Amino acid sequence: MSIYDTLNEEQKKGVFTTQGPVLLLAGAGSGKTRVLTHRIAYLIEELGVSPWNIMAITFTNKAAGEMKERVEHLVGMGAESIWVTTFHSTCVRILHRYADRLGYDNHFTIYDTDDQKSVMKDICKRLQIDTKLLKERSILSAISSAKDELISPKEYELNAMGDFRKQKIAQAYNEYQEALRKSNAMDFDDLIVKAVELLKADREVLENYQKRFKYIMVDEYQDTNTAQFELVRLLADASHNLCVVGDDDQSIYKFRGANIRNILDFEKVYPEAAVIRLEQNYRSTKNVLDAANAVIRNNKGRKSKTLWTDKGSGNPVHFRQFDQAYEEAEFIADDVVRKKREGIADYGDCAVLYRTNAQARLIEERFVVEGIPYKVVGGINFYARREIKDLLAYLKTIDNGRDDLAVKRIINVPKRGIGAATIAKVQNYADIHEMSFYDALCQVDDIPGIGKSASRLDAFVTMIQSFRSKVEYYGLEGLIKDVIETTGYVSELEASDDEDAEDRIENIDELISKMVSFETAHGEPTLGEFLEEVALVADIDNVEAGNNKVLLMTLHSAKGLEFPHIYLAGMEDGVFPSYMTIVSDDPDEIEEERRLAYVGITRAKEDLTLSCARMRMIRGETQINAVSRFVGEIPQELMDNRAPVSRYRVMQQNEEEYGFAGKSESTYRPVATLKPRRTAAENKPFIAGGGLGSLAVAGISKGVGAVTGGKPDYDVGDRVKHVKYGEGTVTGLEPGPRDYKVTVDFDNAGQKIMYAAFAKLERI
Ligand SMILES: Nc1ncnc2c1ncn2[C@@H]1O[C@H](COP(=O)(O)OP(=O)(O)OP(=O)(O)O)[C@@H](O)[C@H]1O
Ligand SMILES: [Mg+2]
Repeated sequence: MSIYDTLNEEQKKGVFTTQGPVLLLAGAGSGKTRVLTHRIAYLIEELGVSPWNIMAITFTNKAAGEMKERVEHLVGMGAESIWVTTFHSTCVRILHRYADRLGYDNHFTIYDTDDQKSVMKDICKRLQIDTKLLKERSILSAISSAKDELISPKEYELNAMGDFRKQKIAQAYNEYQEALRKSNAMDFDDLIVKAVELLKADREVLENYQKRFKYIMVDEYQDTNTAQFELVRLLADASHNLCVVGDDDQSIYKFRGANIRNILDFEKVYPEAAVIRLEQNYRSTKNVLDAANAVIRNNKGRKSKTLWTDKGSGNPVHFRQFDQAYEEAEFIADDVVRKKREGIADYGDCAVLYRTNAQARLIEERFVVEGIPYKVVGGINFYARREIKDLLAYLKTIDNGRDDLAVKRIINVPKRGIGAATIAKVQNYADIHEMSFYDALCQVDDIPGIGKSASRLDAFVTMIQSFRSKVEYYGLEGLIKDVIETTGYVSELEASDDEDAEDRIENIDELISKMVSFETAHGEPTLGEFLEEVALVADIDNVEAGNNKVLLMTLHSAKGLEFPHIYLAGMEDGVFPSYMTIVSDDPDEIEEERRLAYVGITRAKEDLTLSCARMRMIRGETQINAVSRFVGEIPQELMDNRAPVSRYRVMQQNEEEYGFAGKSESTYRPVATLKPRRTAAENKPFIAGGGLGSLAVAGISKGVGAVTGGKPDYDVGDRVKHVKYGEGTVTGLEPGPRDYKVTVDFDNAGQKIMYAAFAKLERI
């Protein structure tokens, strides 16, 4: 029996149609990724294609790793030379060889979000942009969207005619690209844009890669953007052997520029394309699959398709509603422990998915209490930590003195008496002479007014040069240890009263370990190679393979993965779908959230548990939320649907007393957002991690108790303004047991009922 016998007829078609364009469109768990791995095996084993001529691109490093593993499992030797990567790694590899043809140094730096923000801050100052009106973040996000669409600063400027805001952004965009180029740096979006630019501008490079990549495959094609499609199209232009697989129902990256038209228009770009559809789901039990089908059916803008399975019904979909978010977390932890005890599941079989990273904390804390091994995917990325960024800045400076940000980050860290005024003088000199900051440092004697600082700057340069001269012979491990030793970075931490010092030192140890293992795995790698790898580590890569831990991650990170037991936490309107989506009233946005729900549900193989809480504290505010509409879309008969569980009656009392009950159930939006007022004495329970249990409840009751509630200075019919919801009209005002209860019809946020003291409404 060959490996291909395990495929169904349509899957076989996907595997055996190797020549010309192929579009494989199919629902979750139907074996799309499996078709790709078998297709690679088939090309190598049956058609004798060299692994070297095959490229497979997917969305995350984790998915790429899994795909590579699956292929290696199928074909064994030779698989390592297949190019299985993400779009970004692909482009880095290309640019690493040829960036000089675009006027960059091949040793360019990759800027992360923090780096981008500091560059943009400078630019806004220089261009006198009022960042209260036009935030750095908004400018950066506009630039990012432009890059997704391959719109250059010049084109952006042309499109901005007559629009003041856009004109400002155009100016900033232009300056930003200049600044990056001067620092020999690219941001994440640039990687794709510059690779496309290179392939378009340089025939030799294009033909080189076209000859190399005779077979190109793209997984999760629904989430590619215009720039990414252009890249693949260019590479496949000679062979046309391009196979893309995706599911329009799982398109969840519109906010990052994913262009669903790429799927819909594939047949227009390639009229000769073979189109294949798969309908059998091999992943999930029937109950899970039916639940997913029932939810996604509510989206209007989709090609209708229904997946089926020949698996049994399996367990019903579990659903639990709790009063408090911490009770939900307790339940999930208890349930995992129960499954482990009863031999139903191991830790590694379980994953908890949620809408936003912040939701992880409560669950995490509960897992710690119960001693459950877990791993949060995402959260604060290791490489975003201060001490790690500092040391990486040293390494970047040593590798490429042209990265101004890196040099400035560490020129006075640890402190060596180089102040802001001195730095400004050096920068000024560098600007005038159009050189990098580091090059200016090297000419310190020519910088006017530098005075006594000259010797300090000199010492810095000498130190960096000395590191540089030694890199080659003592390798990465020797280098990082020397940097720590010579700069005194760790000894400064040890001596400091920074309460995180110990953690930071541990992190530094972790960095050393990473460098050592990188060195072992790559055999005498260059410093540049290490930095490149680091810049590309997506959050999900922090997952160590093969360890038996419950994974906690956002729904977005879970795409393409599967687990026997899935917990979807925070199934509340206002959390998921997100509050912003609900108030936007844009059906497209709700549909995108629904696709995310579909992605979440379809990750489960055997068992799916949905949970939610009536009250949840989000950014210090207690929200009262109704059950997510997506839960409501799952037919009752698929669910076990037990009555909401509560061990804390106090909340129900509060509900009766303050009249929340019923309201949250009937309207699908948070009916009240309470900002508890705190006195200094009451502050503690809000911040402390220990008294988790009592957090929100105590907050509300104490908060309310503290309110003496005089009559507000507005009345029914008045126009008012709320910090978060904007403007609206007061439609109700009645005295409650302790405070006035005010109802406001907000212009953009719908109706809200709030306590006057919490609402802090301003009459306008
Ligand atoms: N013909 C088959 N026989 C047995 N198992 C299969 C078959 N096809 C797929 N599977 C299994 O079904 C599961 C889902 O497959 P796969 O991950 O390839 O689906 P997918 O379409 O890529 O899903 P997603 O849309 O979530 O990315 C995997 O465990 C895979 O091994
Ligand atoms: Mg897949």
